[in-house]
Amino acid sequence: MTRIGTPLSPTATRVLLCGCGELGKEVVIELQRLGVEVIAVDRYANAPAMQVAHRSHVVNMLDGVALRAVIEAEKPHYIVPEIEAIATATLVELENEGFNVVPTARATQLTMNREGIRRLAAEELELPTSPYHFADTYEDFAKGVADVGYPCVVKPVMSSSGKGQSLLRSDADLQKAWDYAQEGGRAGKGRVIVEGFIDFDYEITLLTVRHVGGTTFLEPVGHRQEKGDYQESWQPQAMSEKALAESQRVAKAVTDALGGRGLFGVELFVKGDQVWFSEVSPRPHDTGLVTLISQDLSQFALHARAILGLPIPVVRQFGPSASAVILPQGQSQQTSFANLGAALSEPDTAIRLFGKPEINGTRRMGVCLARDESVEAARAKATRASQAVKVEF
Ligand SMILES: Nc1ncnc2c1ncn2[C@@H]1O[C@H](COP(=O)(O)OP(=O)(O)OP(=O)(O)O)[C@@H](O)[C@H]1O
Ligand SMILES: NCC(=O)N[C@@H]1O[C@H](COP(=O)([O-])[O-])[C@@H](O)[C@H]1O
Ligand SMILES: [Mg+2]
Repeated sequence: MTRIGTPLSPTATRVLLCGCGELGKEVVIELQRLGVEVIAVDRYANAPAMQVAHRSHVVNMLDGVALRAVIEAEKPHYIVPEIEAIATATLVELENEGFNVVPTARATQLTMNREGIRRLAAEELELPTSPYHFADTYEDFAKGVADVGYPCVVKPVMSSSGKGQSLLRSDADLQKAWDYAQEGGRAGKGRVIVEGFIDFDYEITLLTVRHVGGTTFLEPVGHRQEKGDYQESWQPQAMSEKALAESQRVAKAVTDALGGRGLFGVELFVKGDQVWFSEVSPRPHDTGLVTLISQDLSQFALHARAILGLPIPVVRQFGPSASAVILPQGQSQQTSFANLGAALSEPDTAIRLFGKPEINGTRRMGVCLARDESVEAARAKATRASQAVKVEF
């Protein structure tokens, strides 16, 4: 459909977003710019994307009955998942009934669960991955660790942003890692994956857009993670020609297998010319926040274009860029961000404050962005900006 109607009228082009965090907020802003009517759904009120949508609903998105009810009532032209933890079986049913799920219901189902995407990539597509073992019980988990060997990483099969994830170095870490994986998942207790630790030189997100005119790869985004959660990202990551070609091959294979239209974040580990597939988001990626300052069309604008069937003839790079998260720890329902003048005092900097209504522990509340002559300078500038922000609870 390349026609867009008038929002809030019978001709409206309606998009329903499942998940309303910082990534969804930027997608909604891009859809709003194109005159799309946006309905935002998440598990709590006043979520970031709800604050910029036409209207919103608070629904437990893991409850298929509740999710179906809101989708049937809103009759969106496109259903756009923004997080993994959704009743994806319901999305499959809805797609079969004629709804359009972005990029496809199967893609959301396979990537919601680490087992689905890992088996697709490693066993069907035969792409290089870390060695792995899935386990449901402590005994089987311990056996999996013995098979994979130390160091290894354990993660709940349903989790993101490092929740429930640990690095194990010896038998002494087994019990604690198992307990944390059982508590830390986004969708409760259950199965875990044990992965052999890949001693990579660097890791990237290869943002890949499937659109009406084909597949476009963006410049590789390098990033640094702590406890499985992203701290800073930069673009472009310098890579050997071979490693870049292999990354694009892997990304093409995975995104073609998932199908549909939209932007994907393909996570890869790189050592020399060697590349391992880690996982993929069939949606914008947190490390891709850097594209808000590095490109004329950000990953969010590209997602909107791809979804709506609009062309993407070129993506213009503005030069070395970086993002650094604002990741405070505290407890508040009225967080403030001070010293912003200092944070934005240098040229070519920007900030996003997500407007999350609550913090209870550690939560990503914003991000600082910077451009400079080199990636190193951009990273240092983004980090200076983020450290200048004073968070008050
Ligand atoms: N097998 C591994 N070997 C080496 N490092 C790993 C491995 N698995 C995970 N990591 C590290 O932990 C980070 C987070 O892992 P992963 O992406 O699987 O978690 P996640 O919870 O899905 O996070 P997100 O939702 O942010 O993508 C990776 O980016 C990488 O830095
Ligand atoms: N790595 C995945 C990721 O970054 N997802 C982003 O974080 C939000 C949840 O944040 P919250 O945990 O603060 O509610 C999600 O809605 C999405 O925007
Ligand atoms: Mg990841």
